[in-house]
Amino acid sequence: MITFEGVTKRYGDGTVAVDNLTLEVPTGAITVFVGPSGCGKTTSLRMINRMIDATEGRILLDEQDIRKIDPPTLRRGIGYVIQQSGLFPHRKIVDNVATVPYLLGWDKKKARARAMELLERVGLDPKLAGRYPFQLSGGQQQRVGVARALAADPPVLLMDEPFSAVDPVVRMSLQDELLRLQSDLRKTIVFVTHDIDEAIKLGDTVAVLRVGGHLAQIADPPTLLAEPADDFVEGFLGKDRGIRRLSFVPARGIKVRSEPGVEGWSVVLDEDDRPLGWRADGSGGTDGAGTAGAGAAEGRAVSADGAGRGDRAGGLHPFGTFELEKDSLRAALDAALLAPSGCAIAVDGDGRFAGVVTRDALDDALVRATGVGSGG
Ligand SMILES: Nc1ncnc2c1ncn2[C@@H]1O[C@H](COP(=O)(O)OP(=O)(O)OP(=O)(O)O)[C@@H](O)[C@H]1O
Repeated sequence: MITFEGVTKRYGDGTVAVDNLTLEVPTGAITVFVGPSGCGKTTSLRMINRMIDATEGRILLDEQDIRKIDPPTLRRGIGYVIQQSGLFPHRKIVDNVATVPYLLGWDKKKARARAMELLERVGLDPKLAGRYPFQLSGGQQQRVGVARALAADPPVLLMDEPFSAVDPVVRMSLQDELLRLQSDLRKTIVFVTHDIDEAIKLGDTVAVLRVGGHLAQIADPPTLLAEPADDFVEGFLGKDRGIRRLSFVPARGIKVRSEPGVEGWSVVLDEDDRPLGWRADGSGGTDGAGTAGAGAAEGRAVSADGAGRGDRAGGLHPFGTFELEKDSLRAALDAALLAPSGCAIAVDGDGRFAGVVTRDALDDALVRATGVGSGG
């Protein structure tokens, strides 16, 4: 646990970058500092590894005042990842990743073996190990930066806008990778970003800062979306709070009907019970795919995300599915909105038909999730 107790940072020119910050960063979870430019995010982060020292207040790492730990010792237990990766340009990738193990005096073979293991762990082809940073894409460099920070297995990881310099698609995959890694590693991570969507996606806890270095609100993402503390936080969260909140409500428990159809529409399944699409009742069906349990489909292309392209010519309409045990209510709503029947198709972990969610069932689930009209 990292604790900020009334921490203030005043720079030499009088700028108050952080003002009386008090908060807790729980062990083994991701805490995100988010806020507009100049609100003191980076200053707050760098005070944790003493790249910057606080003017007032205390920061405790597992109940020990960090001012009592000399900076090199402190930093040995704290990985640090920055924007643009900060790799050494004249060192090969493997040696960049092995930087800290080398500093700690590991023998070269062991340090390199650790580096290779980490490259694989962050999703990089080990063949890249012999290259120099300029021979890698921006996204690959960021992965190397993460691998380097993890090399000595520090319990704490500080990440300062690590994914800001890459395009949105790469950024999303880096975020997913971080979450995957974290579900394994359970590090104490402090992550700085100015992007509220990134904060909400990654944070177990999100601290919203405002200019002047004030803490505006600290909460888990669903609470933040449901109950922003003030107009500033509400404005910073942006639009569609209600819909975004549904991402945190599990679809599990929603009422499903086991018949593969609703009035006027049938779900067409392949022989393994995987949905192929919706067909309007009475529209025939010329493609050989049967409805509900009739089997005998020749197997139609269905995209990896479960959203079929549909085939109106063959009588099949586009559809969306959601995974009953894993997806959110937002995914269920999305599946319903994509379907011509207005109903969502639920599938199990193997993509097999698990039921149909009618609009009424969806409505009930939404009422339960939001509390509106639930009668208390
Ligand atoms: N060395 C310094 N001397 C004086 N003022 C500084 C110094 N470093 C930062 N500041 C000021 O402190 C405030 C907070 O800066 P900081 O970099 O912590 O903000 P930030 O939220 O990380 O911003 P950004 O998102 O733009 O990186 C800003 O007003 C900044 O100009």
